[in-house]
Amino acid sequence: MDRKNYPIGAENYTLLQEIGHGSSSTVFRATCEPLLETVAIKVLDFEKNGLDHTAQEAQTMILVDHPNLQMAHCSFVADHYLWIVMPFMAAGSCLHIMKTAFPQGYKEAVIATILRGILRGLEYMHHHGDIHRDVKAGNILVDSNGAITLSDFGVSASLYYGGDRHSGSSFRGTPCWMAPEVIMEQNYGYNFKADIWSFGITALELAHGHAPFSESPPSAVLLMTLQRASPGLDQKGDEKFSKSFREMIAMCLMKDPRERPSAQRLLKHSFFKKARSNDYIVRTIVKGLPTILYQATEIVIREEQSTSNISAWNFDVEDLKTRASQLPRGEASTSGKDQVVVQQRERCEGITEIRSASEEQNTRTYSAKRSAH
Ligand SMILES: Nc1ncnc2c1ncn2[C@@H]1O[C@H](COP(=O)(O)OP(=O)(O)OP(=O)(O)O)[C@@H](O)[C@H]1O
Repeated sequence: MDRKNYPIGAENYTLLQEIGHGSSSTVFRATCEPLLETVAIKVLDFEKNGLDHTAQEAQTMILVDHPNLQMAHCSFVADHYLWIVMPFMAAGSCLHIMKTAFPQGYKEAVIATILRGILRGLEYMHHHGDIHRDVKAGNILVDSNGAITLSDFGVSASLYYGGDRHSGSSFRGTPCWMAPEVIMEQNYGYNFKADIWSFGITALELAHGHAPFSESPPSAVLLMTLQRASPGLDQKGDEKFSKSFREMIAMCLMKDPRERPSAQRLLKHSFFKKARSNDYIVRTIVKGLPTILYQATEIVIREEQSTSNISAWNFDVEDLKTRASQLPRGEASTSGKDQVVVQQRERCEGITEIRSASEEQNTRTYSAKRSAH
């Protein structure tokens, strides 16, 4: 891969436009002046995110070397901020593109092409002992050549750091995409198979235009993930999708993580034979996007945020877990239980956070398992 020398220091970059922001950062389109090149710069606030956590995200991005993982050119400190300089992914995230141009979801060959890229990236991460922990359409980026990358390693768990990226004893994720064992914090299963669950939910998100339960508040989503049968391609209109797509999703969404395939095994599934080239992605989804995609999608995102007020979990996780642990495993809920669930007021959309005292223990268990191999 071409590794040019990108200059260190804010004075070498001109910030042009805000193109995205998450719970921990703001991302800008920018020009690298000495190289006359357009780049994306993620600016993270140390005070908000913690120095170690912030630096580790940058280090992971600089270390990764896979075409389907978002790499960083360089990173440096400016004032109280860490700047991570990355290749600019001109078409934005799959979520942005979907909201702008494909609100009902993508067609199957597009989904197969996107997902094969992401699965290759996950196979690389898992092989190197990393769990991504936040796989979703909003973290899949597309460039003007149709290249697909998985981004945002802000919450990944890495064995480069002894398996514990988050000494603050917290883990983050987004409820609709969270695996049952992550919600329940079952030590035996909180490993790379959690990414396979999120991958299956992402497949449904790309097919329907939204993740399952996305209209429900976060605590309801978590309970429904635990209580109900796994979601699948069984909605009205899903007849257009193939049997192999349906099967592939069902394999990812096995409640017991031990029954889910590894990324390596899943890549051999017949569904991925439908995947096409980067050019196909350019022809079908990149070409024809509004040139002001970012402005348009910014408006969509801002509108969602103004109606959802979702900066953090605002319910009792321990209470939720207690209630969930009293439920029979794998049993679908009754409508009565569902009514109780939907009475809660929290919203699902957006980035949320669980603080958990046992996360450290979980990542250590994972680390011990890996080193035993
Ligand atoms: N390299 C890039 N090129 C173009 N757009 C990007 C790039 N990196 C990020 N973005 C945009 O910025 C948004 C936020 O980026 P990212 O998810 O990395 O931030 P975050 O603060 O870690 O978010 P989260 O709240 O999920 O933790 C993305 O959804 C995407 O739209």
